[in-house]
Amino acid sequence: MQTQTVHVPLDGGRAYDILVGRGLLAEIGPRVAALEARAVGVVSDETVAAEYGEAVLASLARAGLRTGLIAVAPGEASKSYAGFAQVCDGLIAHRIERGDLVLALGGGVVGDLAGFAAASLRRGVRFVQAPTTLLAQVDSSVGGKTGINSPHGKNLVGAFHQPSLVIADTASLDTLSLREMRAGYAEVAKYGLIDDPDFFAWCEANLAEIYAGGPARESAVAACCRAKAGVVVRDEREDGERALLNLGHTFAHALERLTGYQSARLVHGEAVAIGLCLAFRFSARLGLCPGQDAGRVANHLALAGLPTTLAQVPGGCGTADQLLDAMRQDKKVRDGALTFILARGIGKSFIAPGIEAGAVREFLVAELG
Ligand SMILES: NC(=O)c1ccc[n+]([C@@H]2O[C@H](COP(=O)([O-])OP(=O)(O)OC[C@H]3O[C@@H](n4cnc5c(N)ncnc54)[C@H](O)[C@@H]3O)[C@@H](O)[C@H]2O)c1
Ligand SMILES: O=C(O)C(=O)C[C@@H](O)[C@H](O)[C@H](O)COP(=O)(O)O
Ligand SMILES: [Zn+2]
Repeated sequence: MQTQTVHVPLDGGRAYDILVGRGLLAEIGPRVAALEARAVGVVSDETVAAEYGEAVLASLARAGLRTGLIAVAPGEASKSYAGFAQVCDGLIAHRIERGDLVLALGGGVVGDLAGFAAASLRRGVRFVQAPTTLLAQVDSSVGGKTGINSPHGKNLVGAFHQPSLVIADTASLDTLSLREMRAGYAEVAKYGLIDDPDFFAWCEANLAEIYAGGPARESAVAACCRAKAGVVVRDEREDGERALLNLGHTFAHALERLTGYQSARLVHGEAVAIGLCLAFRFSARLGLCPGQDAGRVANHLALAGLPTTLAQVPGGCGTADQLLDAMRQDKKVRDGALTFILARGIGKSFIAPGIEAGAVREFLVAELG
C-alpha cells in the first residue's frame, strides 16, 4: 500500500504534510530527522508506549536523534493540569531545547496534551503528530487545536499550535480495540454529515471494510484529512466555518464533563455519536431538518455500534439543567447565548448562533424521557 500525502498549505512557514500509509512508524526516524532537530521528546501513553515505543525510539536513534520518553496514564483523565505538568516537566528533564521536537505518539489525548506542552515549553517548540487511533488519524492530529480539560469543561485551556508533520500509520489501528475503533468512526461520519452527503453514503456502504482494515480504511483516513485540512486552511482559528467541525460537540462536551472525563464510562467519540444524533433530532424538532434524516443518522451510528441516546450513557448523564449548565461553558457561546451546529439535512449543516436556552432545555427534557 502506497503512502498518501495530504498537504496543509498554511502560510507563514507553517505548511505541513499529513502522511497516511501502513508501516510508517517503523521508518519514522528519517522523516523526523529531516525537520532538523537534535533531540525528540516522545510523549505517549503507557498502552501505546508498550506497543510502539521501542520501535519508534529505535528508528529515531538510528536517524541520529537523541530521545526521551514520557508516558502518561491512558485515558481522558490525563488531559488535565496534572498531566500537563507531568509532560512539561518530563520534557524539561530530558533537556528538550527550543530547536528540538516533541513527538506525540498516541491517540487524541496524547496529541492534545503533547501539542499544548509543545506550545508552552520554552514558549513554543515544534511538534510532530504520530496518531495511533482512528479518531486521531481522521481528526485530532490535524488542525492545531491543542489543550487540556478543566473541571468546568472540555478543552477550556489550550492553544492553537500547528504540527510540523503528521505521520498516520494505519497499520497501528490493527491493535486498537473495537470500542476505540467505533469511537473514532463517529468523527469519520461527522465529515459526511457536515457537508458531504456522498461521503456519508460511501461510509454507509463501506462501514464493515473501514472496521476490518484494507483500502477503504486508508481512503477514509485520507478523505477526512483532506476535508479537515481544507477547513483549517480557510479558517484556522475558528472565526467562522471551522465551527462546523464542532457538529454534535456542544452536546458531546457537556456529556464528557458530566461523566467526569471517565473513559470507562464514555469516550469522546461515543459522546460525539450521541451529540450528532441530538444535533439532528434537535434540528428536526425545530422544523429545520426532515425527521427521516435524523433517523438515518441514528440508524447508521447504531449499526456502527455507537450509542445514540442519552439513556445509553453508563451511570447516567445528569439532568437537563445540569447539561444546559455545562453547555454554557462551550467556546462557541457569544454574549452568553448558545451557538449550535444544526442541520437542514444530511450534509447540510450550518452555524446557528443565539439559540434559546429554553428550547434546548425542553428538547433535553424530552430526550431524557
Ligand atoms: N485537537 C482536535 O482537533 C481534536 C479532535 C477530536 C478529538 N480530540 C480529542 O481527542 C481525544 C480523544 O482521542 P482518542 O479517541 O484517540 O482517545 P485516546 O487518546 O484516549 O486513545 C484511546 C485509547 O486507545 C489506546 N490506544 C491508542 N492507540 C492505540 C493502538 N494503536 N493500539 C492499541 N491501543 C491504542 C489508548 O491507550 C487509549 O486507551 C479527546 O480528548 C478529544 O477531545 C481533539
Ligand atoms: O478541529 C476542530 O475545530 C474541531 O472542532 C474538531 C473536534 O472533533 C474536536 O473534538 C475539537 O477538539 C473540539 O474543539 P473545541 O474547540 O470545541 O474544544
Ligand atoms: Zn471531536
